[in-house]
Amino acid sequence: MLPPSEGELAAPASVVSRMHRLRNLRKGTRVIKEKRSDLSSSKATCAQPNLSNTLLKTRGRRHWQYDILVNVGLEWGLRKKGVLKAVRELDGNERESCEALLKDVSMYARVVILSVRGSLVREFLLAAHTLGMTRGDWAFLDVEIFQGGYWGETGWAADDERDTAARAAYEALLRVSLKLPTGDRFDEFADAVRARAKQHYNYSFSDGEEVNFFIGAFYDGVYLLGMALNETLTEGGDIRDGRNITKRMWGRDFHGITGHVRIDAVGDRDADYAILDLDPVTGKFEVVAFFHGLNSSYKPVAGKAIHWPGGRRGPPPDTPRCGFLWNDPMCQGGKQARIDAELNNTSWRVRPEEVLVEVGTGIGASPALHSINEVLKYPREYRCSIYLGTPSLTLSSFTVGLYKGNRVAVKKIHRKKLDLNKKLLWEIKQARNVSHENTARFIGACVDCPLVFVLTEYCPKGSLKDVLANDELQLDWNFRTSLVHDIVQGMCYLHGGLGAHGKLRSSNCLIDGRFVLKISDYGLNTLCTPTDLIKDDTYYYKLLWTAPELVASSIYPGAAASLKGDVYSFGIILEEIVLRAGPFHNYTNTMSSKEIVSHVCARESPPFRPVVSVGEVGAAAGGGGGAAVELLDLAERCWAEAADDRPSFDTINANYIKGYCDNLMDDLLRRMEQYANNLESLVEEKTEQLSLEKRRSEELLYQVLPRPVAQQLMAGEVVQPESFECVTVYFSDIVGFTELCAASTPMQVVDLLNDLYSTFDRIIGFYDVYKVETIGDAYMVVSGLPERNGDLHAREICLMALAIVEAVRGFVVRIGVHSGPVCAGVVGVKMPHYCLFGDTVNTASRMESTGQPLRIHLSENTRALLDQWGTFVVERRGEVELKGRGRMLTHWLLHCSEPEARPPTQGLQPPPQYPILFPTLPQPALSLQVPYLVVEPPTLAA
Ligand SMILES: Nc1nc2c(ncn2[C@@H]2O[C@H](COP(=O)(O)OP(=O)(O)OP(=O)(O)O)[C@@H](O)[C@H]2O)c(=O)[nH]1
Ligand SMILES: [Mg+2]
Repeated sequence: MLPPSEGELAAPASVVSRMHRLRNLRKGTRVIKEKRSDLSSSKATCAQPNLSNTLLKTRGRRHWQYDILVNVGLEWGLRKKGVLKAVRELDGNERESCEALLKDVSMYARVVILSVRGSLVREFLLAAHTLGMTRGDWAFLDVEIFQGGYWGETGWAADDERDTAARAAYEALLRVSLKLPTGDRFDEFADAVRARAKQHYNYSFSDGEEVNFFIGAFYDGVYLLGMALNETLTEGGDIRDGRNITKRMWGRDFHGITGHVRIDAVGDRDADYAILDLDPVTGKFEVVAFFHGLNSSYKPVAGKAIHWPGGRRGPPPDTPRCGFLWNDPMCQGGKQARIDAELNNTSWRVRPEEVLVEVGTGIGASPALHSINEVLKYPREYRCSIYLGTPSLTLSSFTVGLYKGNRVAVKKIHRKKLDLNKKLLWEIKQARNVSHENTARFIGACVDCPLVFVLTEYCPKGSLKDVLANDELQLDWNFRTSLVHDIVQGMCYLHGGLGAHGKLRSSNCLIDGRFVLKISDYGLNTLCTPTDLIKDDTYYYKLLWTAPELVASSIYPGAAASLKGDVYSFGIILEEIVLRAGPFHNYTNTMSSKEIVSHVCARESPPFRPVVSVGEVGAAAGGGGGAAVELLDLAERCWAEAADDRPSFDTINANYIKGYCDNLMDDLLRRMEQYANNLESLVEEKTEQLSLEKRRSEELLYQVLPRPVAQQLMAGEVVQPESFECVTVYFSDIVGFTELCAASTPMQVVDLLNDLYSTFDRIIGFYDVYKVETIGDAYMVVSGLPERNGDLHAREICLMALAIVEAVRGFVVRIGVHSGPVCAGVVGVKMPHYCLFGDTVNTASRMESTGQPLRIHLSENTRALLDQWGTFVVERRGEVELKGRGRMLTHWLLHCSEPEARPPTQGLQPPPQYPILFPTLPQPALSLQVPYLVVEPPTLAA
């Protein structure tokens, strides 16, 4: 083969029975299968080639439907092996029948084989989950001949609200599939199939679409038939003798395209199968073992193991200890047996490798997921903070974790030793039974000492304590009373079933994503008691919520508990809610927690209790009407000295919190509104911060790039280099800067430059110019770009230069100006820089270097441009030898006769004096000797 024959399809039966043997699953197997009409027959049509006809003929059946074979073969195989208890066929009314069928099944078997299509497997498992059958007492198997969804979706995910439950349920499922053919030969064959499909049938395989195993099996079948025909012909036989040819094909062994093909003595193929199991961490099915048809051997894949649900280390027994109906005469007392069974139900047990914890990797960094095993193995000395390799990787006693795809709260417990005794199991059973809107769900626990931790429902808003302390959250009185209402409901429920809490504190009142308060850390006293008890500040702080009569016996907070003790704790929480502070807020500045506790226990008269002044009530009540007063009144009753005087939670519910959350819908809307208000103000604040930050960074960019260029860059545009026909470039430089630096400290130099450039910067702000850069003591300014301004650039620069000389008389600067064409563009990506290129820049720089202190050295180009205003007084200097440029006619700009409207010099601080730095520099004089060659007219002046 052959397309899987009846025998082959019976092979899953041998896999199952083999697994029974290997895994101690012996009896009690049940098959649920779909009716023929439910199965897609189109997929079976591929099983129609000659060879299968031959087979069909041999068996005397005509249109043999492949998927029927699956069931028939499976059933037949299981019956033959004697492991089948019963078979149930679906009648098509799937939804309804799932639960009923499973309930029925539970009375006969512990192993259920689902021979149904993928979507129905999901329905069954979801129903099983609801019935509590996926916690490890039952094993489910389904047969998906092909891995990879060939018959449709076979995974747990359906993108609906039941995905979480489905994922958990699928942990109880093992899947049997054909072992995929592998190797180069099959790959080449698959490529050839793809090419032929395209060429002959215009069919293109989509990305990732596998070539069906059947096609390879047909190929091998035809090959086998060919061998049989050849042999018949060689021996002079009749090729129309089907019986003879078929016989020749039996009991053969050859290497086909799908691997090692073995046809047994009755014509069945011994196929190899893979057993797949859901990895609870990744949520994907992975091959954990193979079943080899040849020698019926079961081989686990190295490093993989079946994850039995419910923390089991192995498969469930095929028959429950007290029988399927709890009627085993060996088990005395059915009820007791049931309780025992519940105690022994370990579906709450969590394996460390199933939990990933979020560990922050530093301030502002998003948390990374780590295996809890890896994080918790670190030494206990770290107590609340456990470091992993780097000190920034910490895990506190409470951490957010990921378990079976859900976020959970992980609470680490420091235990050196843990006895899984009846008391502990009873507490766990009690905690598992707790289920109320206002209690945080217990999910599971790991008790692999020293790795002990508890998983509970994760409440994203933190504890009541966190919420009260968060200034960003506005808590109006309606909202506060809803929280009080939730505490009372949760406590009424717990007192009605589980009993006293003992650790009722604001840190154990958690707030979920919908602002519903849930009581946490109830029960589990044995499990949650740390081995080492230290009477430190935290110990006494936690006792602030403990009723005085319980303090003496509280070896650790919560060790002693009573119903009325919880009411006292509730009273203290009320103080916290009213004041948004506390507990014992008005004493904490002057007393330690230990002192407060001793006062409380001293039975003083009146009893030592939190005090809230009239003023505080008024302030707290702001807008809340009588709510604050009402709550404080209740608090006083709750923390009464005599426990009997305290009301019970039922009484509080009936008499004191009337009107709190009376209307569910209103309350829900109120909570949502409160949440939306909080969000709104938070968003507003953040938006404000963001736009401030944006403005800041824009300003910064405008400082380093011309505004239009910066805007282009911010818009993500590429700034193209541009050439400008004529601009005016200004350079200035401090005379003797090098000597100055040598004679001063770096700090003095920085101070000087800062003062000087601040003055320059102030001045240039009045002109249409752009500061290109400052390099050390050189200052470069340009006008006429990036926005052109006609010929104004020469005028703007010259007026600015005059203003600068005027403003900085205390410094000795040299200024050079030249006009001409330049090219400008942005260079660099990391620190974009707006640069000018061209000879004009070099010439302007030379004009500065050949100038004189406190004089403005103009090129002939600039002077010519100035003429049009007729207000600039220029003195011809003559021809100057400019390095690299030859001789050029230059001028000194003396002053401007037009009244200067811009006030660069007015309002300026007087230029700073630097007597130490400039002790010997003389004031400018025309007679100053300069080391440049000055050539007097006549030359170009003519
Ligand atoms: N966001 C969030 N925070 C939680 C959750 N559970 C606990 N916490 C936080 O973790 C802190 C410490 O919790 P625990 O380890 O239970 O310690 P505790 O509540 O102070 O003391 P005990 O419960 O009495 O041991 C709480 O105060 C909360 O701020 C949760 O589900 N969600
Ligand atoms: Mg807690």
